[in-house]
Amino acid sequence: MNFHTRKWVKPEDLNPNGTLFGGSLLKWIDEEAAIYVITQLGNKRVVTKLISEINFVSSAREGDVIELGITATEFGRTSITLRCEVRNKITRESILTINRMVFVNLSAEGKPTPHGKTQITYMDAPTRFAA
Ligand SMILES: CC(=O)SCCNC(=O)CCNC(=O)[C@H](O)C(C)(C)COP(=O)(O)OP(=O)(O)OC[C@H]1O[C@@H](n2cnc3c(N)ncnc32)[C@H](O)[C@@H]1OP(=O)(O)O
Repeated sequence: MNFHTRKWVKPEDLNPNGTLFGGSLLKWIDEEAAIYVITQLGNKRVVTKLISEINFVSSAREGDVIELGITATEFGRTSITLRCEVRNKITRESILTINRMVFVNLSAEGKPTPHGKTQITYMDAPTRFAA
């Protein structure tokens, strides 16, 4: 799994107990996962269909640097399934895991449409996007 995106936990990201608010973290993950899917499928019209059990393993605190890791685990006909882990960049302590995030590839009309991909594309070459 590649950990590309890093976030610096700031005061506005905290819950009233002074630790990273789960909702802020989930927003970052959903966006990061959507961007991952957009680049894998070469289509900007993708939606989150399902997020499986979310395991908040440990807390992050103000000033922590965290990193988000995402990898594709399954390519369906119109869907793609990802696995996600968030960890502390410095200590490598796990902060969150999600076993399954399912995204669906949509047509210009907003209907599920085959994406034709069967394996992870490594981003050496520029992605060709659907019109
Ligand atoms: C990034 C964002 O913020 S997106 C915003 C939040 N997300 C949304 O608004 C999406 C709202 N949901 C929808 O519009 C619809 O449910 C759609 C278009 C995603 C899917 O509609 P459906 O009628 O379920 O489509 P359909 O039955 O053809 O299934 C499409 C794919 O999703 C998969 N799927 C459907 N339901 C589920 C489910 N509960 N769990 C896992 N996969 C599912 C199907 O297996 C299929 O994948 P495949 O073609 O690879 O086999």
